[in-house]
Amino acid sequence: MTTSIPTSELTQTQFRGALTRHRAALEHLNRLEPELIRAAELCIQTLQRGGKILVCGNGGSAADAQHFAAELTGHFRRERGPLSAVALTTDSSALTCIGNDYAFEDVFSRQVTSLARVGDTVVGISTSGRSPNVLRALQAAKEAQASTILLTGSKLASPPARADVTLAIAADRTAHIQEMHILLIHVLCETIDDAFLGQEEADA
Ligand SMILES: O=C(CO)[C@@H](O)[C@H](O)[C@H](O)[C@H](O)COP(=O)(O)O
Ligand SMILES: [Zn+2]
Repeated sequence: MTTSIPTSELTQTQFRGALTRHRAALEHLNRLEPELIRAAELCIQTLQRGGKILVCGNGGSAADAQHFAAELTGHFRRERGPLSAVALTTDSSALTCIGNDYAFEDVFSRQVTSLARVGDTVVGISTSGRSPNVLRALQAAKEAQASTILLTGSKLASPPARADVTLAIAADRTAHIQEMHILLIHVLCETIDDAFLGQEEADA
């Protein structure tokens, strides 16, 4: 089978574009550092006190939610015991029951209300910052006295003030924001591992 897409176009345009974006994002991520540290502290406090992290998002962000939860219940880079985390995107029975019998806007919030306890942390991932099911999940978390973290982008002039910590990537295209979200998630995982295992002397 032949393709009409010239590979040089892919590598030149897409890869270079990604590198330029990532460099720009790096500048911006430096400014996000205080929020990132605060987000890591919330996750670490929750886990050290025996609480759990609940994560939700739609589409690619649902995959990110699962990815984050699996890094904690399974492992990230170094060997350690399992940490408590649940992706609210994976139980098709709960999602279809709540979506069908109540509303799609409630698919995460109802799970948060049933699972979240005081001191847990709920992480919502929404590149637009507008997905009602994610925003309702953060609201439900507040009602349960759980901490809240929102990973978003800069599509909204001011992201909804519904989270204790908002990590907003300075980009407006969903895919580009997602590329940075997974970087943030991996930095969070590394910081959480350091808290449980001690910091490594040099990066392996
Ligand atoms: O992965 C992508 C696009 O890159 C899509 O699946 C995307 O996640 C979906 O359109 C989501 O529904 C977008 O939701 P949100 O990020 O605005 O909350
Ligand atoms: Zn995507």
